[in-house]
Amino acid sequence: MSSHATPVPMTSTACGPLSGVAEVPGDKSISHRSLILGAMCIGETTISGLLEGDDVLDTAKAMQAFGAEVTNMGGGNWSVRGVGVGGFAEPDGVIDCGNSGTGVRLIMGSMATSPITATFTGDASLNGRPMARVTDPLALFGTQSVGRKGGRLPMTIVGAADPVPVRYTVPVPSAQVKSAVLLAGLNAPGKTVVIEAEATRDHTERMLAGFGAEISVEDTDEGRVITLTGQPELQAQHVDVPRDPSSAAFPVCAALIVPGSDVLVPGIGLNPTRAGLFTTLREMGANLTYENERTEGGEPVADLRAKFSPDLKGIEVPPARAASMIDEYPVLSVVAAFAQGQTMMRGVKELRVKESDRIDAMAKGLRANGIEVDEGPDWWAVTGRGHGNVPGGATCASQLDHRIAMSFMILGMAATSPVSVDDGSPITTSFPIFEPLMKRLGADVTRGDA
Ligand SMILES: O=C(O)C1=C[C@@H](OP(=O)(O)O)[C@@H](O)[C@H](O)C1
Ligand SMILES: C=C(OP(=O)(O)O)C(=O)O
Repeated sequence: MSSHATPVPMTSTACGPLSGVAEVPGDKSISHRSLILGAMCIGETTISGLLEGDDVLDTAKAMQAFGAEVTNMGGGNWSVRGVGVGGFAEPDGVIDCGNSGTGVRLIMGSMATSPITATFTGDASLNGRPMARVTDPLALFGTQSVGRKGGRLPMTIVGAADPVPVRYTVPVPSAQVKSAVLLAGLNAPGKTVVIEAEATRDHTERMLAGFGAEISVEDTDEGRVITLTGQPELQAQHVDVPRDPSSAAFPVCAALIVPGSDVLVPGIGLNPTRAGLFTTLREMGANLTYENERTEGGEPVADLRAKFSPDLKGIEVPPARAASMIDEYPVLSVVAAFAQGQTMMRGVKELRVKESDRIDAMAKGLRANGIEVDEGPDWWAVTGRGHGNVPGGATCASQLDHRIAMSFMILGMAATSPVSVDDGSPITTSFPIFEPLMKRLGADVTRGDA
């Protein structure tokens, strides 16, 4: 198991208005995919705006272990000299994906149809997460896997020497599973078909097309049917990674709940498969506007302006929207605490198998800070107390989960008493500049317990 850094307790205390420009880092999903697809091309892929968080850096190391040449050119610019589809070498050592579900699942897919063997591990959080959801469909290609009980890491994957293409209906709404199957399909002859009943983030499909693969997507009664022709020669590209809407969520939500705030978060991708939180916040009465709406690299992009929103109200979040805001429920539950009335979130059982059981982690921490939370296997509900009435005052367990740690830091910015987390170190997996960025806006975030 990979080691975990020394715990870093952090405390957030109510602050004056947040103001200024919050330039959040590059999109984590697109950063992982840029490195992996770059490694599967012949030639040099250049990447600008890569997220230099631990999750993505672990994927960069993994691509090197499989034979690609990955170079940090400085300033968020990276170069990947790929080995081509089917060109991965067998790694000498164990592949450590740290805290990253996306990293391990996509990399397993990308090597699963090459005649090589690799062993994967991660930190205590990742080693507790389910991998059968990926190894089951990979077995259809002819891939073998041996892991711990319950399909957990550490796990060894024996790539299929003579892969066959597959047709697979993804049983859970998961872009990681969909992507693992598509990446495995790259080195299988013929057409691999993946069907998803609910649309999940579509970066893999878009990027595969951008890298020159033959891929089509059709909306049918069964759902989205994605057809990929195997064994293409992927074309090395330049990828300009847009800023991450999942990171933008934190300064946006903080501005909505801290009185007097006015924060601009520029250049955020509003791909409909990612932007569900912003729609939800607007339905709750958030003063959140899109400025300078434009298209960049084929994706809708806008500058988000978030202002203190005195009249937030609880709503029922449509379950059909869950996939488009799956990583944003923890911070949404914090905003819901400052709204009037109940916010009901249904169709969210996937939250229980993230870096932590996110419903459990948030419910425990919110309750300790004076907020009523009800929950069931697939739903939870937060009863808001309105602005000025959220007690705070507790230390919450972040459970090796960056989104939990950051969400409680946002809670402390507007609660009556300071809010602490036992360990903020996981924040570096996705948003390494969270602390200085929030401080520059005016937040009072410090290292140590209250
Ligand atoms: O494909 C991706 O980049 C991701 C997919 C989602 O996970 P699931 O596929 O498990 O829903 C999301 O939670 C994760 O942060 C990133
Ligand atoms: C769920 C997340 O990431 P991953 O699954 O890649 O660990 C996340 O970033 O919120």
